Amino acid sequence: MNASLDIQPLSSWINTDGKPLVIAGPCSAETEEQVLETAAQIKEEGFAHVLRAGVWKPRTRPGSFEGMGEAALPWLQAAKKETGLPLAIEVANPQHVELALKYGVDILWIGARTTVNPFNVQELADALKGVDVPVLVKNPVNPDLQLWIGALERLNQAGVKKLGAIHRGFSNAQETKFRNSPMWQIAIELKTLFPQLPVIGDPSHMAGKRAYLFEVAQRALDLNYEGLIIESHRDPDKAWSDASQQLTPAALGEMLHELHVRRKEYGSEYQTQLEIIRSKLDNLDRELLETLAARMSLVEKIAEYKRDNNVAAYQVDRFREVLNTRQDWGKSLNLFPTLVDELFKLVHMESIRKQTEVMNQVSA
Ligand SMILES: C=C(O[C@@H]1C=C(C(=O)O)C=C[C@H]1O)C(=O)O
Repeated sequence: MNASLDIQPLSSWINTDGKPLVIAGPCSAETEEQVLETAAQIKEEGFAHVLRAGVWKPRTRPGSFEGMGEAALPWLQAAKKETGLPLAIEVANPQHVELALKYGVDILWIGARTTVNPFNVQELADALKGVDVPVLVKNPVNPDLQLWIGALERLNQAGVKKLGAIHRGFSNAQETKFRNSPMWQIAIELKTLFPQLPVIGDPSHMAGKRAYLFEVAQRALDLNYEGLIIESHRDPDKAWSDASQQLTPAALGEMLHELHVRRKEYGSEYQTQLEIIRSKLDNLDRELLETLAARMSLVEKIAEYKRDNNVAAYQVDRFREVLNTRQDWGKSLNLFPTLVDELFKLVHMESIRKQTEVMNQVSA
């Protein structure tokens, strides 16, 4: 894909002293007192670079707390004044942008439910023309990398260069351990396409539960994300929204302390060791591909037989046997079952594609 983004590095718009950016604060601004007290506790813990709070809350169903709206903005302004922390809030339409800027909000983010809609994103991009404010774009609710990139491009084309992405995970059709499936591969692809784009992990919305925050946050750091945005409330169980995923500032401070921040690059002392292992990996990968190619040649032979005898390409019993035996072999080799399962489903798809191609060849 041909794409590029003209981006200013994160360090050009916020100083984190070389540490991952931490954006923390309540899911929602509820009352002036709650905002000020939470902000003061976050400041005291000393881990945060930016204070967040939801002002307009997009809720799946009507009837739940939808945010205090403009009334909350002076509270945030006061919290900024007291703590010195810059502010970040979500905006979903041009009016939100106007109000956020009016009340001195420093960083805007676009929510997952807005990123899905190119009309909304374009309206926001138009409203941000000529405005020098950093904007973070959450992934769309559905696992569509192109939509995520499209939103970043719309903002970038409107002149927003202080741009970043927030990985908050993707909606699940079925119940899973996580509130939103991380689908790390999508964020990895984004980072691979745009290495200069800061990606910030949102463990709160991926985990959905306090108990899983740490593992998600650590994974984000293992993948070299530039920062974390995490919800924190002075009294999480009484929060008006997202009670089960928020932490007190003290608990969040403890959690962040436990996380391992990985180095971006390895030092020259490891260079030779890594090169030796990487060249072994290169050889093994080549062998893997040679093995796959040999397998495909056999599949072609079977396809010719099936064509000549008018037999269907897909053979359910054999495929089940393939999946089961490979799963057993994988287990004895200590391979992750999902890897083996997905690998052989993929190989099988290609096998069927190749066979139908051979079987439907019009003979000359
Ligand atoms: C190769 C065959 O055709 C299909 C492909 C399979 C495979 O690639 O392992 C298994 C079962 C069939 O659905 C076969 O029938 O053995």
